[in-house]
Amino acid sequence: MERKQFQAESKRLLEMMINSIYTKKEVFLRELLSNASDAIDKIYYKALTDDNLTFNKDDYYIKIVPNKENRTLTISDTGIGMTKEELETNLGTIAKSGSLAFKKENELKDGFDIIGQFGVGFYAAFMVADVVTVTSKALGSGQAYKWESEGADGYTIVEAEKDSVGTDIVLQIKANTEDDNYDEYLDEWTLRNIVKKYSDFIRYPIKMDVTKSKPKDGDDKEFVEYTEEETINSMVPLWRKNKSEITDEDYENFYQEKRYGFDKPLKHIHLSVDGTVRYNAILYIPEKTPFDYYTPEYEKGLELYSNGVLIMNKCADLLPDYFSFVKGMVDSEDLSLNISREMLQHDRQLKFIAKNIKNKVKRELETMLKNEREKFEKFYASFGRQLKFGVYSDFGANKETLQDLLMFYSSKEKKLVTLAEYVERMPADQKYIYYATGESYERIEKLPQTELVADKGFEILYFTEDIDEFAIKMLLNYQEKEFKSVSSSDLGIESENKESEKEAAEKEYNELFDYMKNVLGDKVKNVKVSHRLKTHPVCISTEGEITIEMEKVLNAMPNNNQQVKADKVLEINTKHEVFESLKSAFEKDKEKLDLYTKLLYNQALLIEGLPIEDPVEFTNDMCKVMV
Ligand SMILES: Nc1ncnc2c1ncn2[C@@H]1O[C@H](COP(=O)(O)OP(=O)(O)OP(=O)(O)O)[C@@H](O)[C@H]1O
Repeated sequence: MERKQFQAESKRLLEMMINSIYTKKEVFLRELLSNASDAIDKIYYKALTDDNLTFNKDDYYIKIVPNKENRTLTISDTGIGMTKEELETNLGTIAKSGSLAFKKENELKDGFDIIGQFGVGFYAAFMVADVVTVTSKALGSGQAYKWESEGADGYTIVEAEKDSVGTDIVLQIKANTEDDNYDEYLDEWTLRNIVKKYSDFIRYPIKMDVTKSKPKDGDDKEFVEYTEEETINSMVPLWRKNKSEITDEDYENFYQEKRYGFDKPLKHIHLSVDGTVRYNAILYIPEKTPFDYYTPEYEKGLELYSNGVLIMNKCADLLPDYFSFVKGMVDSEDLSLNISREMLQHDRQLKFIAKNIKNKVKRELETMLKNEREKFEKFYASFGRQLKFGVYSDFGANKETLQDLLMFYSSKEKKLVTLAEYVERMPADQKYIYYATGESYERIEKLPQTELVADKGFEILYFTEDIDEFAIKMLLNYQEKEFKSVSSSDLGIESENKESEKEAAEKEYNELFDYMKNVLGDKVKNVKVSHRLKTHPVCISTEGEITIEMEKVLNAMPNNNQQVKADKVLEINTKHEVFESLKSAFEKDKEKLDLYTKLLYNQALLIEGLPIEDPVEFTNDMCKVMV
């Protein structure tokens, strides 16, 4: 028997192939099953064009037979088979794809699922096998042949016995090593999982004898094992079925089967696009936040299939970060894959699909907000934070896309409202969109700073998440209305006091406020008359870009060496009784004024939810007032 050498470059390629092309050894099965499916497809195609051939569906299948004793795994198909010459050219030359040639010869374009194109997949078998034996009988040929190889050393081809047309591939599975447990490729359960993962939607049945157990006759305690042949792949992918035949339940089952999440999805989107880039996609908007969603461990992405064969588990490029909650899959026949099928050659098609998906998800969310408010609010409770991050990140590049999906709690409506709803309700004399920040709705409700705005009858949006104010700062305005914190020094509200009166008040108490400012040193930038307070004696407001809430968030960030400081202003309500005490202390007892100033400042901090620098001093000061 003559041993033939692989061509020199093939030898190196084979070594490379075995060791480095694939990151996971288990994909060998995907490659062999895809080849088997291609082989059946070829008979199917021949039958379409040759009147002497009929294609009886039941005769065409793939079978996997693990044998633990002999350490062999056999993959048989009833496909077109290979002649001696084909065994030689297709399996003897690496990077020679008989399938690609077949596709070209027959000018197969649309609708045909031939998967092979590079002529390398077969050799993946050597990642798990020491010896690979291929026995094949070609359609229309009376003689079968056996191709055998131990890898890089070459191969032999001899005549063989085989009754029916098709191919049997026998892998002599490697012995276990310290790093790899090859036994698992002989295990029914593992094999079934690998088939489910990569080849579930191969169009022909993939059969395997599955071990089962049943109660022994007349005994319900003892069980006997038996084997039964089962088809282990689903064959028809849900996304290739006619949409009108798919029920909501089918979509939900698919979500569960694919383990996209443990919840019930809020919405599914089924896309069948037949344009420049053809693809099918089933996308889901989950209801619940995955436990690791807001952590760096969470990986976004959609499953990516090429012709029904899984290429990538999580293709991140298909989703923008702000829609990272979307689950599902995309299947396209138009992808340019690289040899390992683990990466894409060109991302043009992918970019096109990603853009479509982004627009579709956006539109679906907008429709949900419009027509299914309750559902949208559920979604928003889980993923609203992500949308706000989306507005803020990338220097606001996506704010236009996302701004209409934002919602905040409204002081008037006592529920979440959109910015559009807010603006629509704004009275003519209201210049700004007002917001207040705090830990909870209840705390914000009691903030002294909200008094004037609320008194004017203006609606205030309550921000309770750290990202809220940052997102809004990035938006700057909505429908040309600027956002304004109720704590900012200029609220843009005409107070009852005229400007001249305000100035007079400032002047009148100039000395008192200067004195108080000195007591507080650089803790505050200024002490001044408040034109917003009604019932409260003091509050803190800010001047400039950085608000108190932002100061809190920025300083709480890890690795933040430079502490940020908001320019705080202590505002005093000159109509409050306490002010009388301040005035009289200023005239008669400066020590008392020092004490009052510090107390009032600390009170204002507490109301704001800020820590007081020296709690012991604060309680001592309180006691001083009591005695
Ligand atoms: N089970 C089979 N039945 C018939 N022909 C086969 C079978 N397996 C492989 N072949 C032939 O051998 C060729 C080489 O197979 P191989 O898996 O290396 O590459 P491919 O499937 O063409 O491309 P890819 O690397 O993209 O999978 C195939 O193109 C096909 O012509």
